Amino acid sequence: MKIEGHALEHFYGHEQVLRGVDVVIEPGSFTAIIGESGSGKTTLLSLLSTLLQPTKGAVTYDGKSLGELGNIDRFRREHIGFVFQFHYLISYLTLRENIALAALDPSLVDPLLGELGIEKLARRYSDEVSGGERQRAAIARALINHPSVVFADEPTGNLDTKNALGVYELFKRFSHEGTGFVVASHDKKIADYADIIIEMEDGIVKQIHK
Ligand SMILES: Nc1ncnc2c1ncn2[C@@H]1O[C@H](COP(=O)(O)OP(=O)(O)OP(=O)(O)O)[C@@H](O)[C@H]1O
Repeated sequence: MKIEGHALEHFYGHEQVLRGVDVVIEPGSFTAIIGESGSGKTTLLSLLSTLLQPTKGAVTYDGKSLGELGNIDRFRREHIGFVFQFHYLISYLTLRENIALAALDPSLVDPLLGELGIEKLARRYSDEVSGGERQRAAIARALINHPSVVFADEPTGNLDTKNALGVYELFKRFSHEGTGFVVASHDKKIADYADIIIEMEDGIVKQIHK
């Protein structure tokens, strides 16, 4: 799915935090949004991922505006995956049950756990595995329904360098198989893995590196 942001402006109250942003997210690409704290990364990611409506401008999905997509819950469920800094796994369910809960086709859960290298941990609870393993489970949950695109906000914010690089490797691998990733991050190392880097500064796109 091609996602385009057109002349995006966003205000929180009177404070303008995006000042005219044009971006194109190509289908199946791994796009990183980087920049200093407060530059507008999370706001831009939220606008592109349907979680927030722009004050001005529009986001389109294969040329359609949000209003033309039909039922928004269904659109999100069928096309979008989300990963956040915190995993948001349910602590009373095992990793496998957390992923199965989100799955439209439960028979896909075990193969995906294998692909992500956490099949041996499937029956453990989230407080019985490492931070990197928990985040892999959260990524599995985001991927389980084969979304067109996964949006991730600081997905490695709680991870050490080794685990963070492992997460970028995963995104790169799945993007080669056709899933798009749009990832907001403080971490400049993500640039070694992403296809496109959108660098934000003070509410505008400073530069786009390919
Ligand atoms: N809900 C909100 N209400 C008011 N101001 C907000 C809100 N969310 C963000 N802001 C402000 O908007 C600006 C951009 O925030 P945003 O979270 O998009 O930046 P960021 O680049 O993701 O920052 P960080 O890397 O620290 O997460 C900041 O000045 C922030 O204080």
